[in-house]
Amino acid sequence: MSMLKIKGLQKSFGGLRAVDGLDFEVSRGEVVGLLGPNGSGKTTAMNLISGALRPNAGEIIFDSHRIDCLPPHRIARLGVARTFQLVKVLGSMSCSENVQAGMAFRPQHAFGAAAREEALMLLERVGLRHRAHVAASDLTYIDQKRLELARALALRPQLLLLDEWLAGLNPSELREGIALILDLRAQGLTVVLVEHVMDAVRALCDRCIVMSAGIKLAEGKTNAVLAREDVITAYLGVDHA
Ligand SMILES: Nc1ncnc2c1ncn2[C@@H]1O[C@H](COP(=O)(O)OP(=O)(O)OP(=O)(O)O)[C@@H](O)[C@H]1O
Repeated sequence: MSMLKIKGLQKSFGGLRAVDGLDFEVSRGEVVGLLGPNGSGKTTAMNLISGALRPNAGEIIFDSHRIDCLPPHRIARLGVARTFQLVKVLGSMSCSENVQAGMAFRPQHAFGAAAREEALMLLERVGLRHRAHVAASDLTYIDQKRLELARALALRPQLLLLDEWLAGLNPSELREGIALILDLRAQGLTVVLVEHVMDAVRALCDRCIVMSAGIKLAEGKTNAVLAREDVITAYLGVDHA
């Protein structure tokens, strides 16, 4: 039984079809990579799933709810959390407050000491406990990404959407980041991740969907998909040989 079903999804910006009839499904507990060259429509697809954008056509069904017509906060409340390609933290608030803000979007709010305690636990999980009282704007970019993940987890999501969460990490941070996502996977979280770091895709994703110019070019087991000639050509161009 699929947790997420996407059928005939379409989104245009003026004359440009950024997502053009996309279909795919994600089962509970899977980690699925959404891949493709720059401009192929991956972030637009993530924005459609999280409700930041409304599709022109198609359906998105999450856990048997039709969500393509819902605003982002209602989708969040159903259990869909996300991080952003360009990090969006609440700069003047502390790390702890940022994480507590995430709790406000779940059905069971936490308040006061319980919320602060839970925030510390989540910050610990992403390696930021020691920075709990620092303003988010004072963090490095990478630490802001960690904070965004802690805020997303504060929602206690069933489905986590990660938009290039591992981009820009150095090799040891990348190893830690992959281990963190593997840990989430081991706990049964369902994840869709947009990622250009192929070592991470191979380490994390059971399956991949590859987009090109808004359409689904390929779908299947990660190693098989990444070995396909048409996928390599889409990434590297026709002269790659
Ligand atoms: N708000 C917008 N208004 C106009 N065009 C947009 C908008 N958002 C995205 N696009 C265009 O839609 C296409 C798909 O963009 P999108 O960001 O979804 O691609 P992507 O696969 O995520 O790329 P990248 O890997 O570079 O992040 C691109 O041509 C982009 O310029």
